[in-house]
Amino acid sequence: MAVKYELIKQCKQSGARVGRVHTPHGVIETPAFMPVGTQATVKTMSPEELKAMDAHIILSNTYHLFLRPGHDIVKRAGGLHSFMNWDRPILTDSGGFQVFSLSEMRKITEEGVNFRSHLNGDKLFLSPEVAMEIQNALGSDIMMAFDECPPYPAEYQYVKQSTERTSRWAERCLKSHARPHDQALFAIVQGGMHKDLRIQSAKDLTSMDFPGYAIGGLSVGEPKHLMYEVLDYTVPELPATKPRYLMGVGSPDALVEGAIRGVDMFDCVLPTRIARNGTTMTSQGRLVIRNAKYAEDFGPLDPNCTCYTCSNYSRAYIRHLLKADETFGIRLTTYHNLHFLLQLMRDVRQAIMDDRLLDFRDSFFESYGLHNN
Ligand SMILES: COC(=O)c1ccc(CCNc2nc3cc4nc(N)[nH]c(=O)c4cc3[nH]2)cc1
Ligand SMILES: [Zn+2]
Repeated sequence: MAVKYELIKQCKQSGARVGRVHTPHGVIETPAFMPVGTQATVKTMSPEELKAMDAHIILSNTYHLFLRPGHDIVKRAGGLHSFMNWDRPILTDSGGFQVFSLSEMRKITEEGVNFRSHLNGDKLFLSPEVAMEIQNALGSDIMMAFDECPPYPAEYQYVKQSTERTSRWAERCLKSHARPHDQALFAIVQGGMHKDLRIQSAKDLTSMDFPGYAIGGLSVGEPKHLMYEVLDYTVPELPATKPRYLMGVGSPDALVEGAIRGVDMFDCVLPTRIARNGTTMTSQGRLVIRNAKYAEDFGPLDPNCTCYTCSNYSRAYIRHLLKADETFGIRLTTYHNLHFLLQLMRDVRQAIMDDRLLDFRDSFFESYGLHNN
């Protein structure tokens, strides 16, 4: 079997659990954060640096690699692992979400999605079958089913039609799955912010028996409390013996709240994207290093962090690099932000093992400057 979930410990005070996801390219300890490497690179990081911070898995994107350089080139390079020199697990998103967030002129039919490339305007087509062919060529360990992520807000009827089509598309993905022993196909639960549609979507998909389930359609602009509410009634509909992946999440607080609700895997561009404009996540909350007050601050970015950035460079130096538009500055903030979230997940796993996750949440939120919502 391409992916097997091993439950290590169920938290007594919440839905949280520590587990291991076994894949052909290694083990992922969960709850886990996946650094995002959209175009076959986690921006400015080398595979060696990602290993140094102990990232177990990274995410890449079907949509982007389909457009450029083309999945046939990646296939001829030996697949995504050899193309990008990453020998640990890779998860690829299926392209549904990216078509909607990036491309112009799109038309959705039962068959699939017609759209224009956001790069050169070429007329292109994605469908369950094409998305599976692309991910098969990329050779990712975990593939995502081709789905539609409804916008937020959206009419109930639209979400209902779209969610039912996503279930039909999931079945078409299963049918066109070429190498189920080498690659695991995860289904994506939709249903918007509607309990009945979420439960129906989960029932449709779990009846088809996938090796893992993602919760899609969230982190699309809804208030956080609404996302947590959807998780409260959706996660219990998913089998406890399989990984649960919350797509596009997220911020430190959302990772902790998601883990408490039983989510095992997360991904988000947040840490890498905000790093590029000099915003960092520290144990005392967000810190915008470009701020003039750090011009002569010769201490580390985060005094409680042991990462490469915080062990070797000062706030003053990193601020100087960013102000001087020196790429090394972005590398240092990116390294720290990724390490911060990976470390947060290590701390969450340890808190679950010690049966003190809710206390951990309270103290983390207090020091990070978040009020318990
Ligand atoms: C500075 O921070 C940022 O720029 C930034 C940008 C986007 C997000 C949100 C990302 N949210 C999100 N990604 C997603 C990816 C998804 N993929 C599929 N196939 N289906 C989904 O249903 C789906 C939902 C998502 N929601 C979060 C942060
Ligand atoms: Zn650091």
